[in-house]
Amino acid sequence: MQLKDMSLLKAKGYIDGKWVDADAGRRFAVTNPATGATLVEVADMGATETRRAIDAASRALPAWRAKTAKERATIMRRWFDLIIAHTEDLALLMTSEQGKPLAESRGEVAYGASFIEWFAEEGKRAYGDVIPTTQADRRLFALKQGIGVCAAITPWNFPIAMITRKCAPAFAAGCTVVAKPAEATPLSALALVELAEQAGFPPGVFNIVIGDAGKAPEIGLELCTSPIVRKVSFTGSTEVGRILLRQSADTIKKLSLELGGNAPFIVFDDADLDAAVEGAIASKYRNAGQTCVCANRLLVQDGVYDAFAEKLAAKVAQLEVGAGTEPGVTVGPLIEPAAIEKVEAHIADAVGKGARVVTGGKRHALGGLFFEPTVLAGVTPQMRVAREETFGPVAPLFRFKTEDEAIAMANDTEFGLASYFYSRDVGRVFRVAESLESGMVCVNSGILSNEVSPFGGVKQSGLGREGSKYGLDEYMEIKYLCLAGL
Ligand SMILES: NC(=O)C1=CN([C@@H]2O[C@H](COP(=O)(O)OP(=O)(O)OC[C@H]3O[C@@H](n4cnc5c(N)ncnc54)[C@H](OP(=O)(O)O)[C@@H]3O)[C@@H](O)[C@H]2O)C=CC1
Ligand SMILES: O=C(O)CCCC(=O)O
Repeated sequence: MQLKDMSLLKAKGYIDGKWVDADAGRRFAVTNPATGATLVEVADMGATETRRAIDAASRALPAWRAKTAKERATIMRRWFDLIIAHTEDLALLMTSEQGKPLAESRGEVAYGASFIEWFAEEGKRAYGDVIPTTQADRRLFALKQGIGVCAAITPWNFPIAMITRKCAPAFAAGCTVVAKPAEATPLSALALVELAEQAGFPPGVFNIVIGDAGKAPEIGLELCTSPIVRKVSFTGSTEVGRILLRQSADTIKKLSLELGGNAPFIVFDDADLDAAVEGAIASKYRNAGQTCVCANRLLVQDGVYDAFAEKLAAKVAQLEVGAGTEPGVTVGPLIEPAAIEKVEAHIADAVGKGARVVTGGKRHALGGLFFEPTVLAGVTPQMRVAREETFGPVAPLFRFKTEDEAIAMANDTEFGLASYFYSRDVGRVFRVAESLESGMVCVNSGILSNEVSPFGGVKQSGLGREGSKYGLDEYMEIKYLCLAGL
């Protein structure tokens, strides 16, 4: 891989301001999902290196916390500028290890950087309160203070944005961080750290431990059970989120969990159908269907079901599958063989129970990890796609008759991350938005994420919010200050 700035291609972890190998010298391969080729071998770290990273973060905490919010913001702003200046290299790194089309990678670089810009500014506005007193000789205050050493465990589907969405508010709040990216995508995260070093982050403020999937449990255990770490923020599967929640019980940690979703995408009779088709494509096939907010169940009202299915299938058939570095490609490979197998299993289960493949439905002729963008019709709640997150390019179309039925179907899941619906009836817009059991509702669009709005779920989709003014509070404690005897 040829970057303009080869200093961004790193193969070591970063602890206490130094690039370091694994203690045992072990390495693991980072591969390109489009070709299967090894990009580079990187350090394979575990619990011992994690402990050292936690200690480094702890030592760096007092000085970082003592800086003013503006001083921290100045360093963060330099980091933001460097990321934007290196967009092309970062996008190429991301596409190479993750697979998404270059245009999406460029978009993610900007999206990821936006959290740094936003939280650098929000840090200056971490106001507390002056509380009207209850006794004449007392003055009462609520102060906000950074929580301390934080851990960030991030997934492979957004290799930059998930790191910055967690680390930027932590840094802004005066916290130090140990981050652990996914086995599949450490390179983007390491490049971010290189740029943070160039921006002037002091040693120990931002540490990164990398390890293969076999090491993730021991790294996670160390982070969750360490009495030094005060906060763990995780994005990934609900299954792993549950493990982290349990492991954090003994040290009573603050946790943010962005977990799995099962997003309904509802198309009502009164929708603008062409807009709904566009929104469905954006929501469903972005990142080859591998986002936690991807539409997972498309619920379409009886009167427009056939027309919507036909229009959607026609557009989906035009999507261009291929390596993300190829011009014109809109759908890249899936991340790993297990992802393709899950997609195949979901389709086979649905077809076995009576669903019909409208377009796609099988591995792509390119082979490897490429899968045809798929539309399934005649899908029912008895099929696996109704219950489980497919995390792939499959749009299952369910049919409903009434608004109440749509809401009941949409809420019939243990997840509650994002919901989408299309309607031009303003009364319905409010009724449905208020009835959907999810942390985020998007009306008449398939894309909802940005740095200024609160991202997060209800039910088994997680705890806490990221981005927005609320995202900073996740990394702060409120201290009540009572001044008596005045
Ligand atoms: N909500 C979301 O955004 C995401 C949801 N998912 C869902 O999860 C499914 C599986 O994807 P997968 O990547 O395996 O997600 P995981 O939840 O397994 O991985 C997310 C992160 O957690 C790490 N991890 C895994 N096991 C542990 C553990 N015991 N303790 C601490 N950290 C751990 C992973 O490391 P490593 O990669 O090294 O194993 C990675 O950094 C997907 O098909 C999808 O349904 C996946 C990714 C993101
Ligand atoms: O899929 C995820 O892991 C969350 C990121 C998606 C987004 O921010 O839109």
